[in-house]
Order: sequence, then C-alpha cells, then structure tokens
Amino acid sequence: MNKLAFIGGGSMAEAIISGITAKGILNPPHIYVINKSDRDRLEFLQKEFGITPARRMEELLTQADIAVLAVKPKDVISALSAAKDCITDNMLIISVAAGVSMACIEKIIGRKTAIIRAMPNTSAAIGKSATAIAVNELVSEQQLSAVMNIFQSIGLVAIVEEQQLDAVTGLSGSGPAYIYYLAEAMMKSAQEIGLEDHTAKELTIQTLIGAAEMLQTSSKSPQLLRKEVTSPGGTTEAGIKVLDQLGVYDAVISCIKEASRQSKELGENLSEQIHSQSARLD
Ligand SMILES: NC(=O)C1=CN([C@@H]2O[C@H](COP(=O)(O)OP(=O)(O)OC[C@H]3O[C@@H](n4cnc5c(N)ncnc54)[C@H](OP(=O)(O)O)[C@@H]3O)[C@@H](O)[C@H]2O)C=CC1
Ligand SMILES: O=C(O)[C@@H]1CCC=N1
Repeated sequence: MNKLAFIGGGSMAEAIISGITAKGILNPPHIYVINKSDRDRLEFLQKEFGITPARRMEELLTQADIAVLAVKPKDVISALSAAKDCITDNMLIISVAAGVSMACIEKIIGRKTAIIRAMPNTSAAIGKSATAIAVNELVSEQQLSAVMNIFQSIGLVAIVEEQQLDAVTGLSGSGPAYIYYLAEAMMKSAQEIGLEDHTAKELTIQTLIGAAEMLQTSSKSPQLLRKEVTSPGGTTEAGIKVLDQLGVYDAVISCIKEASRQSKELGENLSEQIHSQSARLD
C-alpha cells in the first residue's frame, strides 16, 4: 500500500492513525486526511503524527489505494458525494461509519465497488482495538490482507457478516465508553468515601486493568472469577447485592441492545434519506 486517505479526521481517524503510525505500517506522509472545515484539526494531526493534510478530494484520493470513510453517519451522503468522482475502480473503501450499509455506500457513489465495513474502537490509539470487519464480494485477497494488516496493527480483528455489525457496534464499538462510565463512578465513589483523587484514580485504573487481564489470561469464566472475589457475608457480596437490587446487570444488557438498535436506526435513516433523494431526482 502506498497511500491511505481518510475522509474525516476526527476521533476515530486519529485513533487509527495513531495506531498505524506507531506500528510503522505506512510512512506517515503517505497518510492523507481531509475534513469538512476544521483545518486546525488537520494541522494538529500533521504535527502529532506527520500525516499530510488535504484541501481537496482530488488531492486526497488521487492514487490512494484505500479511502477510509470516517465521518458521522449524518455526513456520509455529503462526504461520499464530494468524493465519488475521485473513487477509482481499483480503490478500496473502508467505512467505519456506524450503521451505514455497503448498499447505501454503493448507492451514493453510483456503482458497485470493493467495500469493507469496519467497526473498531478508540483503543486503536494504543493498539488495543477490538475491531470487526465485514467484506463484500469485490474485495480482492490482496486488499483484504492489507486491511487485516492495518487493523491487526491496532488490535484484535474478527471477521463477521455485515448484518452482525450493529451488534458489534453496541458491544465493542461503543464499549470503551461503558468502561469509562464505570471508571468515573468508581473514582467518584472512592473520593466520597475518603480517598485522595490521585489514589482513587490509580487504584481504579489498576483494578480495571487487573480484572481485564484476568479475564483474558485465566481459563475461568467471568462468573467464577467474580465468585472468587465474593466471600460469603463479606464486602463484595454486600456491594453486588446493591447492583442486583438496582438492576445493573439488566441495565448493561439493555444498554448494549439500545446502542445496537441505534446503530441499525442510523443506517435505516440514511437509507431512507438516500431513497427519498433519488426518488426526487427520478
Ligand atoms: N468515536 C468512536 O469511538 C467510534 C466512531 N466510529 C465511527 O466513526 C465515524 C467518525 O466518528 P468520530 O471520529 O467519532 O467523529 P468526529 O466527529 O470526531 O469526526 C468526524 C470528522 O468528519 C469530518 N467531516 C464531516 N463531514 C465531512 C465531509 N463532508 N468531508 C470530509 N470530512 C468531513 C469532520 O470534519 P469537520 O470537523 O471539519 O466538520 C470531523 O473531523 C462515525 O461514523 C462513527 O460511527 C466507529 C467506531 C468507534
Ligand atoms: O457513538 C457512536 O455513534 C460511535 C459508534 C461507535 C462508537 N462511537
């Protein structure tokens, strides 16, 4: 791969760029990034990672092997409409946009083309993304291998069916935010019961890292690991009882289902928008 082009240089693009530049997958100036209007952001990305900011779609996409669509779902139509004349037949599109189907992308650019939908998460910035990808039939083995190389450089990669990506989005795309939410609550409570901010932060983070590594390295189930912490009549049992009374377990399940439903809805809204636009043009 010689040139990687990002349409959208926001949080997700930054996390991926940070990961791939740290791993040396591509010479940083060969990574081009465009935004709708935020030039300061592009200058920041240039300073931080050495990417090349682009002003126009031609500059961004000419001779690019891969175009990464990293704009919000609501901006997909305008971004792809501006890009479509510069998307060539041998270019691969990777879309990270939540819910946006390959069919929608093809409809906007007006033809069938090689597309990979990916759902990474922001832990890509430290090489720890949990990414799932879905591939269409026009993607060549060489393109798939280049994409595996990119996403493996920023963490773990699973290949799924396209219709499973809404579930992935609810689980691991949004997932880091759920853990940060838990961390916020743990730190706040620790401060309220008498720990210094610094100590509360340090102990919370190490507890999350330790538990995550136990989940990864131990052959024991999450239930068994939890049981091992929970002494009968002890502190953990008292704490978990409150979580159960407040319905936190069910709340987490509802949270992931709702995020996944929202991913589906974002896609459906876009699809309706595309249909009504093309109906108006017909
Ligand atoms: N953040 C996350 O954790 C994850 C996000 N995603 C997906 O990644 C995508 C991007 O999300 P995120 O990075 O968080 O969003 P951000 O809002 O941080 O970034 C979006 C970027 O897109 C640019 N943009 C908007 N419209 C256009 C356009 N027409 N042409 C070129 N650039 C444009 C914006 O530029 P400007 O500021 O100039 O308008 C902005 O830099 C979303 O679709 C989201 O679903 C997927 C996985 C995880
Ligand atoms: O919140 C969002 O819509 C995006 C998709 C997954 C994570 N962030």
